Amino acid sequence: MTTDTRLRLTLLGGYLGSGKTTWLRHQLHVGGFGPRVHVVVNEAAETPVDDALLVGAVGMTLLAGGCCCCAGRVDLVAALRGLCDARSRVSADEVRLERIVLETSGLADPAAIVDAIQSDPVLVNHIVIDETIVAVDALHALAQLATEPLGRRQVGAADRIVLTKTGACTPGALAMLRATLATLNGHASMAGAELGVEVAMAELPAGLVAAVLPDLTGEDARGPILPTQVVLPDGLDWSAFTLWLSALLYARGDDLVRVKGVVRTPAGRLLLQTVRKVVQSPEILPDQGENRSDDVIVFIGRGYRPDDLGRSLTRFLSGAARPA
Ligand SMILES: Nc1nc2c(ncn2[C@@H]2O[C@H](COP(=O)(O)OP(=O)(O)OP(=O)(O)O)[C@@H](O)[C@H]2O)c(=O)[nH]1
Repeated sequence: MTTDTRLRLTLLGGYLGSGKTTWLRHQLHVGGFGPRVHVVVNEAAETPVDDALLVGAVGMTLLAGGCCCCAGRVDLVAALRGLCDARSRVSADEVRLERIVLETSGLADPAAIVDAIQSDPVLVNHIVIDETIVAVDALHALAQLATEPLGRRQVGAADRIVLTKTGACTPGALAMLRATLATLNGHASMAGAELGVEVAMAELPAGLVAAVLPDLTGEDARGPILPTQVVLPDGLDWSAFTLWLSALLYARGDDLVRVKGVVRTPAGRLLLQTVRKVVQSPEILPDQGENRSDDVIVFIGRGYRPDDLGRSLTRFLSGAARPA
């Protein structure tokens, strides 16, 4: 009997802001993937943030500026081939890499990534994808599934669904979401998590009715969801900026799916994050000296032109700077 010695790969997907990095960060902290793990993080935006949160992984490769299921596919294959090559140079009885965890961008279709790996003649001989985990945001998923075909494809690709933000959800809404996810993917296992820590979920009551999801097979007139970024001016007035952001989310929170970035303030480097209209309390990150990603905010959404947000902020700040 031969043993399969190929590298294992866990694919971690899920919609924008669904909690992939938070869950992975906790898993790495508790050693959930073992010691010989390498993390590959893909961010659709050119200015990455997730790598700052995942420092501490045994090794990490960052693929930023293109989603690996489409524009960034070639870079993904090259990065994975590089890891396989490095592993091949280490003999089987030495300490060598056992697992890759690939955190996809929130815009990725996991099935397309599986296809990219399995259709590559080198990777297919070196890597076995043993699980696709998909994070689902319990707070926003029903709204997403009602309007976003991508969200449904991600759920459909899962072997395991991790329901995040369960603490912020009522038991009734959570039960209905679980019943709805089961109609989209009957074979995936489901677990709950709060900030990465697994939480037990109650038995689903018998006869629970799933939400009725509209048909999304027609043309989507809203256009694609794309990342754009705004470079913050030197000496930014932090309160004026947060006021502008709150007004923007209030007015356009359904179009603006995700905002994230690191802002330098007198209090330190603040990680700023929003998912739809929910603004997370900023987290202070360690000071790492000059970082080219600081003071650049990534906005991911649709329904506006790339320059609109920067122009709106500039106008707002110049108005805020004038005495009333
Ligand atoms: N309350 C609560 N907040 C969470 C949980 N998981 C994630 N969050 C918050 O949700 C926001 C998005 O979390 P991330 O882990 O960055 O999500 P992501 O899927 O990696 O985001 P993208 O890579 O941008 O798609 C952050 O503000 C997190 O703090 C959770 O289980 N509970």
